[in-house]
Amino acid sequence: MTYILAIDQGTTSSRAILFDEALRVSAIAQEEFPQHYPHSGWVEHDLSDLWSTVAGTCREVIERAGKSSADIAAIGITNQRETTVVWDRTTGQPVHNAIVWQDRRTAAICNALRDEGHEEMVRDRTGLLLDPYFSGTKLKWILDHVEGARDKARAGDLLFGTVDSFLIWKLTGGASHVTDATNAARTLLYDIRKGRWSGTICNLLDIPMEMLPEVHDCSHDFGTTRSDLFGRAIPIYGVAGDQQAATIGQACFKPGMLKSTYGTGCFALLNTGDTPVWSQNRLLTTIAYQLDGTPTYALEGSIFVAGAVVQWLRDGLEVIRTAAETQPLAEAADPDQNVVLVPAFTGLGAPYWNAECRGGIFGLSRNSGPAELARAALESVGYQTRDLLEAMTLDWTRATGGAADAATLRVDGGMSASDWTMQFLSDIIGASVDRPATLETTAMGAAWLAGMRAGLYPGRDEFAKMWALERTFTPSMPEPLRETKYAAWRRAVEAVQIF
Ligand SMILES: Nc1ncnc2c1ncn2[C@@H]1O[C@H](COP(=O)(O)OP(=O)(O)O)[C@@H](O)[C@H]1O
Ligand SMILES: O=P(O)(O)OC[C@H](O)CO
Repeated sequence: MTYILAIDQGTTSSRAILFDEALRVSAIAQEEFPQHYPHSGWVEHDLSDLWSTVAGTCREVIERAGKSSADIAAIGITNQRETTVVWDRTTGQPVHNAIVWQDRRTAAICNALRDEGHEEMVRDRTGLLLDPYFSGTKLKWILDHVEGARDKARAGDLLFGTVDSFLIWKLTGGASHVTDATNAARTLLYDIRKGRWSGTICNLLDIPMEMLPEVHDCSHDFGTTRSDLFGRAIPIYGVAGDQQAATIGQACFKPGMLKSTYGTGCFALLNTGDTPVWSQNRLLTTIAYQLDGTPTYALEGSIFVAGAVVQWLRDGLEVIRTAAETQPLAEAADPDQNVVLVPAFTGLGAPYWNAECRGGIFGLSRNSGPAELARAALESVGYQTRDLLEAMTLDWTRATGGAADAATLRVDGGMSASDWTMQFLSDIIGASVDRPATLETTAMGAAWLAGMRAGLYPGRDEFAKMWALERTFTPSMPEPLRETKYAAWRRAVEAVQIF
């Protein structure tokens, strides 16, 4: 048994990745599933799609590697965070589609709670803000809208979970109703300092605490799979939300270390050590990982649209056929034009947190075309990262009394494969950007959590030494140009918030 199976249940696809005893990727299986948009601003997943793609890709990856379940020591799970699931304890049937993290339907609930003056209390306990992004108000919405749901939940007949909880429930045949501290920290219901569900917030949202899962360390015995699923009962030894798993996979174990993941959205996490830092610049405070009962905290900046802007060029505007085509287009763009694109398709995340505003394009001329748009789209990812890093640097400098600089930014995720985007990122933040040899950092983080407990992988320090650099991007843009461009971006962000 020298393999670890990592399940990465993401926003647009489910992936299963088999890691060997040296933590090398042995095989990958991936399956996309449909997104459901029942109303403007609503995003749902059909849970039978999530489950069938997870079970299917697990079977496929084992077969593709020419292995069997007898070769697998343990499973590690990492998942899209905040996405909210409620299911029946007896039948295992969800009572509603999963409400996805991007879904904005609870904006009015959040506004009302803010107007009633609850934001400080919620922020103090959870480290989060009153934004529809997090699970709490989504769960409230399900309990408010599915007939009889609240009474059933009170009677202990309905269960709540983030995607990890739901998958573990399915994998274990209903034996485990659990989650880990990193996923719990994204629900708006978990007190990240006390390490337990907040009765005060559950009361405020009228959420019966009977329906909440048990919360554990990220490396823990979460249960064992039904033996009929993969041919043998396999223990689940690792769980972390995907951005936290990437932080682990990037070996950001020291305070001041920082990673940014470029997938559909972009999420930057700065390790702040064993004390939580409360941002004065509208970043989130969250749990980076919890090992041996001790949480390590992070400051997080969340951007909702990163790679999704490239998907929009491809599927919405149809000016490219593949994501990689953005690079030659950006290179060919007219250097004398300065087109700025603010991709606030679902509002703006950190540090603006404006759920109502929408995107804008500025600086168009008669000659502007796909090349200038593609360049503006890739640049928007760099500008948004700089917004986050400026806020983080201010918070971190204050928290450390100016004693510590943030380390070099480590990047990963599908879009970090774009050299042009990473070079622009380095140029616009005016600092180096390190891209690791493996971009499978999210799955690797989950695999390491599971494999460490299974006795297959080394402890934290040895694992950190295995991190390998593929390429460093260093700034080459003259400073005056950098600042002129960034100032234009800031004005464009202000402009999209006029509505
Ligand atoms: N070469 C590329 N250039 C620009 N964007 C890319 C490139 N390759 C992938 N992407 C973008 O990265 C995203 C996919 O990254 P991934 O980490 O798989 O995302 P997720 O886990 O959110 O589904 C897509 O939005 C895609 O548009
Ligand atoms: O599935 P991803 O990679 O887009 O990540 C989603 C995040 O966890 C949302 O907070």
